[in-house]
Amino acid sequence: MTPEATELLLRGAEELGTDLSPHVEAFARLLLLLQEGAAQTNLTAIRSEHDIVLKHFVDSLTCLRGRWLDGDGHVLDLGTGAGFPALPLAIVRPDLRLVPVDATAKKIAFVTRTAAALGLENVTPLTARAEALGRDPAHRGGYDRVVTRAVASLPALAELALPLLREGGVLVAQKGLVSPEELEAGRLAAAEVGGEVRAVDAFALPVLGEARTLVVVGKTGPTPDRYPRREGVPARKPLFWRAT
Ligand SMILES: C[S@@+](CC[C@H](N)C(=O)[O-])C[C@H]1O[C@@H](n2cnc3c(N)ncnc32)[C@H](O)[C@@H]1O
Repeated sequence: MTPEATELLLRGAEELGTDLSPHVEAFARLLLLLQEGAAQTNLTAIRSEHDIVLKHFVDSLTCLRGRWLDGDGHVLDLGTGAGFPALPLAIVRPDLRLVPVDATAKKIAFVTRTAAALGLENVTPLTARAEALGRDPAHRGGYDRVVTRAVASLPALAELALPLLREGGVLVAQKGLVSPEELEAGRLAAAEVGGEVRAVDAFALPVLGEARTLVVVGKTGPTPDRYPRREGVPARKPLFWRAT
């Protein structure tokens, strides 16, 4: 990693209140592996060092805002893609047990190789659809936290994530701008599947200043057995939300 990119990484994380200096080497290796992986397959559209550092690494770590991930929990990353936010989180929070999940086997193969190359023993990647895990007794209600970045609308996320959480667990959804209509649908959907919106934290991405929102949903009661609906339906027909 160039000195400029290292400086950006440290400065961006510092704005989030996180000191990444003990982890610079791990992030430099992750950067290389990601660039190699992206050259071979269509892993991520973000390719330059500057953008990977800010839009993948620093952006992923914004889920630490508000300290919703404090404690040594079992954390599922729903729709992890090339490993975001799971891999940066695993580097800075070795106390978390992370399960990055994605429907695409190729992406999970990359996350598995990369976690092994970085010696991240706290990462157990899984190729699966969230709908299937949400109906599987081995996973339903099995997680303390679900994190998810840039995956679906809020009502779809509520339906996919809440079945996976234990009561008292928390979904931390990393989003861009969230419209009042999406937020309202998210609130209604959360109530329908056994949860409630706890926080809506709008902020600017360090250095770049782009708009971001963390939406935090707590699981307050059981999820009715009919949720999640069958594969593809939560995103295609989100609860309380117009078709897009
Ligand atoms: C836009 S990408 C975001 C990837 C990553 N979270 C990031 O921020 O770079 C969305 C990912 O979610 C996955 N995905 C979407 N719906 C899913 C579902 N129901 N179950 C599992 N993975 C899903 C897709 O395969 C895709 O890799």
